[in-house]
Amino acid sequence: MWLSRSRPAAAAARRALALRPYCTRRAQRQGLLFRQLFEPVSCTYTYLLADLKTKEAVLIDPVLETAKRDAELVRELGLNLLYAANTHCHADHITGTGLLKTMLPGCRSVISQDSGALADILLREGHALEFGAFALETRSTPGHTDGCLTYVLSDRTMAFTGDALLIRGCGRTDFQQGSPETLYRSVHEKIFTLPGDCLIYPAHDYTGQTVSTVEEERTLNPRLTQSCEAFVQLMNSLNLPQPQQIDFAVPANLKCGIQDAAT
Ligand SMILES: N[C@@H](CCC(=O)N[C@@H](CCS)C(=O)NCC(=O)O)C(=O)O
Ligand SMILES: [Fe+2]
Repeated sequence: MWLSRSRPAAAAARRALALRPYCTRRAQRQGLLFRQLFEPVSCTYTYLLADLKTKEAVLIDPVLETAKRDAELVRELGLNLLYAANTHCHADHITGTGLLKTMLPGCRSVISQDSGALADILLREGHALEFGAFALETRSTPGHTDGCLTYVLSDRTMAFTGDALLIRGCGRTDFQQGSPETLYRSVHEKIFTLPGDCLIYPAHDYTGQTVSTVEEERTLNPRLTQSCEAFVQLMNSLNLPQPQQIDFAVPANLKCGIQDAAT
């Protein structure tokens, strides 16, 4: 749990907090508003990106419980939320995309076509979500689930990896069509081929870290620096408990968080 972290984890959290304003300032200089938001029960990160000039905005991986907070922030900042986008059909929490659509009319829900979920926009490899002068390009990174997408900012300075690549970890592969071989290929071919200084923003962190880089993960990730064979063996022997919300989160997320309507 994030709140009961060990001493090295606390030091890592302090380093990450020191880095965060830097990332935010760097983005601002390019005319991009960037916020990393946190939901503490499922330890999920939600990301808000917006073009400071046109005010067009995107939310990545909003959570039901914090959707109201996110909608208020969008309103306060005078933003026009075009998309509420999911990296995948989450197993551990209900997405906020359905509720955000009702709170911010005009906002459209987004997920990959391969997820099998309903949404206003179904993306595939090489598609782009445009907001003002910016765009998030999609890379298909299956393995944690069939439909996992990584969203890459078009200048390749930031990648939102969902659960495909976590900081010094990766998504589990023991449910929802998970496959360690597929995940290994996805990360090596679609994420580790990005520029080394590209910032990695995952959907979760359980140790207090907030951001990494491609180079750091390519060289330091304890799972993905191994051979594919060793990785498969490790992933197949994790024996993690099931996420507590899986039985109701997955059916709800297959409808993008809306229980009684089409999307
Ligand atoms: N304890 C949490 C679930 C934790 C978990 O299983 N996380 C997933 C990501 C969300 S689907 C995961 O892939 N973890 C990788 C790992 O190595 O821990 C809960 O009950 O919600
Ligand atoms: Fe997940």
